[in-house]
Amino acid sequence: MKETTAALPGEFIARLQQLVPPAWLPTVEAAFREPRITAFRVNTLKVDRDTVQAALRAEGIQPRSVAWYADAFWVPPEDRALLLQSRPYRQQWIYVQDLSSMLPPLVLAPKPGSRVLDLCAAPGSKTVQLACLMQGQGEIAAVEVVRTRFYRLRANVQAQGAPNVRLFLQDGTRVGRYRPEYFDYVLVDAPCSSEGRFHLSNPETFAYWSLRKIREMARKQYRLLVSAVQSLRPGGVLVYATCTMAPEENEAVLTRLLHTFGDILAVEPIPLSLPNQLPGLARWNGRSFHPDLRHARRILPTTEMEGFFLCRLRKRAS
Ligand SMILES: C[S@@+](CC[C@H](N)C(=O)[O-])C[C@H]1O[C@@H](n2cnc3c(N)ncnc32)[C@H](O)[C@@H]1O
Repeated sequence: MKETTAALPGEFIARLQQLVPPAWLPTVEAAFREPRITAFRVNTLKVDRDTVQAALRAEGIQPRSVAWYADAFWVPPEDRALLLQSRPYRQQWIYVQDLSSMLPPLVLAPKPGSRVLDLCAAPGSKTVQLACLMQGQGEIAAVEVVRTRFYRLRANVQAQGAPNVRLFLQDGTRVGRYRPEYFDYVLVDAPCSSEGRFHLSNPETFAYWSLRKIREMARKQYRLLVSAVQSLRPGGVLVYATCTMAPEENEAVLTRLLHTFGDILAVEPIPLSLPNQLPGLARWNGRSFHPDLRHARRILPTTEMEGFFLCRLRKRAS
């Protein structure tokens, strides 16, 4: 890890102490300071996990398995460089992706042959994971609004050989109007303040953090979420995810959606079985959130996983 004299913003630390249960604070603080593991996912569109494990072992790398995802593995920080030079990595047999970032596609669980919308898609980690889960069958519409990020998404999808992805350089807030009630599954992996990814070895990760940015993100997230819900067919499932702990970008955005459109669009949070994770907040800073957000999950950052927030919603069948 690089030597650093960087410090997290004081205002962020003060909020963290209010947000994180005291028993979790040392773990969360270690996550900002200490080296993290490197997790990766097998690209099952190209190869199976036994082949990957054998190829890595042949190069002296011992992949560790993940109890809740058979196609996910990890290596300790000291093996990261070796992993990134290995043949499986160079041949796109594996994709380096944080373990918590693998959860949104897993809990969305799209069936092969279904219609899926990935509304905030670049650089495409989850787009390709969705294609793997669907065994390359069905239709994935991957939408990205930033041109340079769209090109990265396109390169990634092509390199990893996902056959069932259509790419759209487009503003996701408009998809709901163009494609109302079309998709069986929608993933909103929203742009956010990224607090769950902060690390002192990389001041870039927190250089732009501010309460103003959080408020700006929350407005963007709300518009994306409304569009996503509009594009979901009755009976369909949506996952809203962020890599931040900020309640303004998580429970508050969903509470606004549920109070404004919960009845009109017939959408409701449904339980998520992610053991050992914290439920959505009931209140924050004197504000109460929608009671059904107890079904959401807050994943606090650790040296194994970045921080994440996840909520699964269903649109009631008419
Ligand atoms: C958290 S990142 C997505 C990461 C991606 N899902 C992955 O797993 O690789 C959020 C993305 O949403 C994009 N974005 C922001 N506003 C958008 C909008 N209005 N429509 C579509 N994409 C948007 C950002 O440019 C960024 O690439």
